[in-house]
Amino acid sequence: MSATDGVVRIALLGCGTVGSQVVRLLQEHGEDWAARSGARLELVGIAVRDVSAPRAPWVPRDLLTDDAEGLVDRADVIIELVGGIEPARSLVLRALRSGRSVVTGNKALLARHGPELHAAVEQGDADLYYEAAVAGAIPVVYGLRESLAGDNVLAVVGIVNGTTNYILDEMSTRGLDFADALAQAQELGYAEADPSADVDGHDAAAKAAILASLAFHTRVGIGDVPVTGIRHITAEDIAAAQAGGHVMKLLAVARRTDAGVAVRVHPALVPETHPLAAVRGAFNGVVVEAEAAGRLMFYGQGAGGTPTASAVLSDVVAAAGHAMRGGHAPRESAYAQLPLLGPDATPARTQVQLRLADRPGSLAAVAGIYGEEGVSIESVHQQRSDDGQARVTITSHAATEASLTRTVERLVAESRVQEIISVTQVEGSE
Ligand SMILES: NC(=O)C1=CN([C@@H]2O[C@H](COP(=O)(O)OP(=O)(O)OC[C@H]3O[C@@H](n4cnc5c(N)ncnc54)[C@H](O)[C@@H]3O)[C@@H](O)[C@H]2O)C=CC1
Ligand SMILES: N[C@@H](CC=O)C(=O)O
Ligand code: NA
Repeated sequence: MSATDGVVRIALLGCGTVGSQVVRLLQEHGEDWAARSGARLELVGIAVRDVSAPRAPWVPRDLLTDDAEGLVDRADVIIELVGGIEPARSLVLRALRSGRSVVTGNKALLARHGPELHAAVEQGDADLYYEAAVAGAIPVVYGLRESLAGDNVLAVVGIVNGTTNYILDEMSTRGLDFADALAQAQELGYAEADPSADVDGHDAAAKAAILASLAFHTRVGIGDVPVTGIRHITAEDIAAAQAGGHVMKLLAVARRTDAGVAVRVHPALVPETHPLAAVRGAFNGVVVEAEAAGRLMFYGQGAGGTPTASAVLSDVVAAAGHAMRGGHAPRESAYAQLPLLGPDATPARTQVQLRLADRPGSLAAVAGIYGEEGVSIESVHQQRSDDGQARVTITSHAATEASLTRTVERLVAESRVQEIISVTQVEGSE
């Protein structure tokens, strides 16, 4: 939608952690954003669920409305920060189909209904901006969608959920238990409205799907991303990782191989020397490997009201600029349509910790299982305990997920293996 009178009318849907900071930054710096976009930005309304609920003091109460649809219809650019699927989906579709550009931080919506949203973009000749949806303030959407449009991305490996990184970091550095660390992350505004989306990895999976779609010009939805969260990670797992020179991180991994694209989210051991090991607290870090550019690292605040509002406002400035001067954001690019790989073809590495009867032939039996499943072993560490058992840590080279799973199943069935203590993916040192 073009702005004929030099004014771009902005509607904000949702005024929570991020939305309230968007209001503040619009008020404090609106003149700068106007100079940069060439338009006067006018916030014409803020759709909320309850107009009488307490608000941050800077939120103008006279702009509050509970008529979100009516507000969409009288704006040029819609900022959607309600979250969740409905009514966000219907409101975003209404805006796009009527030619209004949308700025959203809603990764769940994008990862579940991306094709429908992109079709609405085409239908309404509108634009869809979503920098805030992945890694908060970090310009990784722009990086993949625009900066790397002239390169071929080979892999994207990242810490894209601030809440879980904060929890794992607090557990490992301050010895906090899981529940306390999660409560702090909620208090600090990092967690989703339902924090199980963070803890069980679904938020990271949505972001992984968005990143993979952009990186590989292939439609990837959240249903294509196998996910394991961090709920089962214990203080002992973290201590064992540290003892082995690793840091435990929840990673989103998207790789292109000769066969297609593999995308997944899971906790992983990252060597202490790897750049992602240094990503602490609620910070995010995304390593992108591209054919010509080589390795790039994006790092910064991936969650929290103000950092995320920065990403929203960069998109608002772009949308307003296009409304004033013409032009469009890039459209969906899914021309490559690479096959999505299942576990049979997905490459992975694991570290297995197990307790073994300390008698002749035990280790050979274990090594035999790895060999028979075609999984090559990178290293084996054995410690003898007082009870006559051996604690063995076996790190594999890359193999398919399916062969690694079969290896573990056979280890469980092997009588000389007393207990499988943990099975964790390994990233970054091969
Ligand atoms: N908090 C963060 O660090 C980040 C959040 N995001 C995304 O930004 C979006 C907003 O997140 P937050 O501000 O943290 O959530 P929030 O839960 O603090 O705010 C959402 C607001 O929308 C309101 N709302 C719910 N239904 C509504 C409706 N029908 N009409 C109007 N308002 C309604 C809620 O009452 C709440 O105030 C979500 O999609 C989230 O995934 C993205 C990046 C970072
Ligand atoms: N809940 C998310 C917020 C940002 O997307 C997170 O913790 O990263
Ligand atoms: Na971002």
